Amino acid sequence: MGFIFGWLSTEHYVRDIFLMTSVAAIVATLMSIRFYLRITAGRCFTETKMEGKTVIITGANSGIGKETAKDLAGRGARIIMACRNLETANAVKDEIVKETKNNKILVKKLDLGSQKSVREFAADIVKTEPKIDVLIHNAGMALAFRGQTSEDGVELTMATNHYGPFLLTHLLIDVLKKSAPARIVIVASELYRLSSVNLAKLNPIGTFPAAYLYYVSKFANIYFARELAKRLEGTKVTVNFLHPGMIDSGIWRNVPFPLNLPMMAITKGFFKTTKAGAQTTIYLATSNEVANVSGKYFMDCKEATLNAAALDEEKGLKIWEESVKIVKLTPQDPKI
Ligand SMILES: NC(=O)C1=CN([C@@H]2O[C@H](COP(=O)(O)OP(=O)(O)OC[C@H]3O[C@@H](n4cnc5c(N)ncnc54)[C@H](OP(=O)(O)O)[C@@H]3O)[C@@H](O)[C@H]2O)C=CC1
Ligand SMILES: CC1=C(/C=C/C(C)=C/C=C/C(C)=C/C=O)C(C)(C)CCC1
Repeated sequence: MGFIFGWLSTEHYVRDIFLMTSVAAIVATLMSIRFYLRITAGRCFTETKMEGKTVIITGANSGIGKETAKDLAGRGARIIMACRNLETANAVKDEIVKETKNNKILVKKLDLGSQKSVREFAADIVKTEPKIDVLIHNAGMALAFRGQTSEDGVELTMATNHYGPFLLTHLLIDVLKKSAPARIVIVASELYRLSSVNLAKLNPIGTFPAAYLYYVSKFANIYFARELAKRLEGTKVTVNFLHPGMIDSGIWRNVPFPLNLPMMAITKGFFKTTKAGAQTTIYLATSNEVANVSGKYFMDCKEATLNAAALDEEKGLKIWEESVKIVKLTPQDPKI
């Protein structure tokens, strides 16, 4: 040991080369780890073509949704980008058309935080689309201001991430059944494990911290997906849900200063790219391997396990029944 320290403190060109090589090796190793973490998402890139298929993707103007839309457009699908911000959505549409040479890309207005907007979007689809092959519930938001509600009086994170998709699925279910075999894909999050859905507070206005509600809403996605799959058994409309990985996207854009600084360091440094984050969604939307699989949770394009709380079917049913009331489904609306 003494010999090594002694040698390192001498002035010798061999020592300098040794030190420089060691530093370069450490930097290269760290960069390789970072590169690996950012691009990998299971080895699941499927070749399936999507010509003749119509796919609705919510939140397709940003992050994982944008990469999903681009990939499926590249496979020849007709894409309906369901977005609340038409300006950015149209710019993304132009980019996708230019890159994929597929001009069957439509942008339609959908604000999942507004039941009126969800109903208008669904009515338009029902009127204009004879078939929908895949519905991808991708849109999501985190960190509504504490106490912020939708125009329907529902806590905004839950309104956007759970109640909006719940209502939209009901309103589109007849088209999906008519189009069977059809698929519903729901982007949830593994971080549901940090939360629990409180049955006594399904409209959790004022819950603190606001970030917690993001995890609750992602847990609600899981209960919804499992109960939906049960109700759709035998219809040839499958429902699967996924965790995309920890992805460097816009999802935490509402994090305030100075917390956004460590957040940015972590996401830019170690989270995966949005392209990697889209792979499991793409797999569930396209792969023949899952054509007859329903009600399952996926991560890195492989089936994953859920915790015991997520398997509680009685709780899933109660959340469903309360959600029906919160989104104000009427007897005239399709029933699932
Ligand atoms: N990033 C990650 O590490 C993880 C993400 N997820 C999930 O992935 C999904 C995609 O998010 P990600 O790409 O990361 O984040 P982004 O913020 O980049 O994308 C979210 C998309 O959802 C849209 N959106 C938000 N609110 C609404 C609304 N009210 N109506 C319609 N669209 C809306 C956004 O539109 P706009 O541009 O107008 O805001 C945007 O297009 C989400 O469901 C998220 O929960 C799950 C686990 C991890
Ligand atoms: C570590 C750490 C933070 C970062 C948390 C991150 C980066 C969470 C990402 C979660 C995702 C992407 C969930 C997807 O469903 C904070 C909050 C800034 C506080 C300081 C400590």
